[in-house]
Amino acid sequence: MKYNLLNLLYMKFGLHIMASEHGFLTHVLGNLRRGVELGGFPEDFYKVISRPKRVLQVSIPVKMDNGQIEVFEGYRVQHCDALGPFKGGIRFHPEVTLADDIALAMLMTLKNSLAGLPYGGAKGAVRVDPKKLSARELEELSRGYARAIAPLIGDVVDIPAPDVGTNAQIMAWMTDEYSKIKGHNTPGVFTSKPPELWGNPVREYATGLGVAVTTREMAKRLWGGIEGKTVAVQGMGNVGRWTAYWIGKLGGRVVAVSDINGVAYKKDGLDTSLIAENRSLSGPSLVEMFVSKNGAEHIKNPDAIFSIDVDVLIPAAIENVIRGDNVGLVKARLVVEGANGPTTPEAERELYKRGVVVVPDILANAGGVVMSYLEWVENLQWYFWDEEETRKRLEAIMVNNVAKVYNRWQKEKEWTMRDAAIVTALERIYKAMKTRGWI
Ligand SMILES: NC(=O)C1=CN([C@@H]2O[C@H](COP(=O)(O)OP(=O)(O)OC[C@H]3O[C@@H](n4cnc5c(N)ncnc54)[C@H](OP(=O)(O)O)[C@@H]3O)[C@@H](O)[C@H]2O)C=CC1
Ligand SMILES: O=C(O)CCC(=O)C(=O)O
Repeated sequence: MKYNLLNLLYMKFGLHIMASEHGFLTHVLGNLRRGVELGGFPEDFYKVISRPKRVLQVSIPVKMDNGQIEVFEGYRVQHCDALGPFKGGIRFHPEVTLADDIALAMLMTLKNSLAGLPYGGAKGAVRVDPKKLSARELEELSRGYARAIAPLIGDVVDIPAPDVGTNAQIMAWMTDEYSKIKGHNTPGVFTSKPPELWGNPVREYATGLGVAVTTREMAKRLWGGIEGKTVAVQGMGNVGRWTAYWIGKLGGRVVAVSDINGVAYKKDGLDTSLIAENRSLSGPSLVEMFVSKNGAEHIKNPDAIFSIDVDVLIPAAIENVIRGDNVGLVKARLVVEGANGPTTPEAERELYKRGVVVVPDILANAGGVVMSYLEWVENLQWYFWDEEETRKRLEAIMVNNVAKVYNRWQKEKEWTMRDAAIVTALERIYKAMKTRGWI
């Protein structure tokens, strides 16, 4: 083993900061490099955009219910603020690494630029399995993380939100903790808060609604409409379950949904309205619900979701799930990335060779951060739109976003949709950096 700084930090403190050669960060950097080359940007731009501006690593001690102290490892990566304050979610996951967090922050910079938001990109993470904590321990950890990153965030500095393993309640605790430090209420410092604490009810389902609207807009262009088109959704967390719900509302036929324990499959279509009627359920309990209440077949292998014969496959769980080794199973003609980074570059090349279109994460799942932006605008002004008004604004931004990327992609025959999205996003960032005199 080479005794470089990363290895030393790992051996001395157990810090999980390594990037694997085949990992998520390598894939994101590869896509970024390709975008810089296709867009004809100078190498100096790549030098700046391929590194995070600031990385904060924190240790969060929590007194566990058994009386012992456990110290959790966390990060906040601020990748780029050329377009405005840093913005991006916080992930609580047992296997997340600093390298993953950097990759996710880079995707936020691109996503926020593409959506026309006045934000740069950031992402936070804590290495923890939140399902193994009691409610008290989870609150302690959330407040501890907010205290640890407080010196570097703020409502016009860096505005976190939820990602995998976090939710509106956690944002409420963090906002409360930050407000206590400041000595006054600061609603705009975290977004996706509960409606009781300056949140907007649309945010809970915003990412899923955005993925569904993106799917409808793509289906219109490819097949004339979404009506009756069959869809499979991987992951029944925040993004997956609301994607399935809204696909159903918009006229698509969701025939399969999955979680880590398996797939619920029904050829004639699942009754996705049950998702809204059972808001307290998620993950495996939703899959079970479709089996027990909706007569769906239960397939025990969760990866069976990829091989189901559908028009649209929506991976909405985690990164690197469609890879070189399983891409051959995919039968769908359209893949819409609800998750961040679910398709590896190798798998994507293979899909395009077969004529399958992949709608990239930075376009398809932008509904969450677009809604976060609307909530933030409300918070800064202490003014609130109603649910319908907010939803209309969100939908209009998503429809416009899809048209922008699709039209660009149509003009460049050798490009993927991801190339078109990344180059469009980079153009805005490049102009801002150039005008500021950074490059
Ligand atoms: N929340 C948001 O607003 C946004 C999220 N995203 C991205 O969307 C993805 C999902 O995030 P989100 O829904 O918030 O996270 P959640 O934590 O709410 O849900 C993730 C779900 O995926 C499940 N899961 C994990 N691995 C697998 C697998 N191999 N097969 C099937 N299911 C699996 C998890 O199960 P279990 O909990 O049992 O492990 C969990 O139910 C992530 O990539 C995230 O970065 C993107 C934009 C915005
Ligand atoms: O709403 C936000 O600010 C962040 C959403 C997010 O983390 C993401 O889009 O991946």
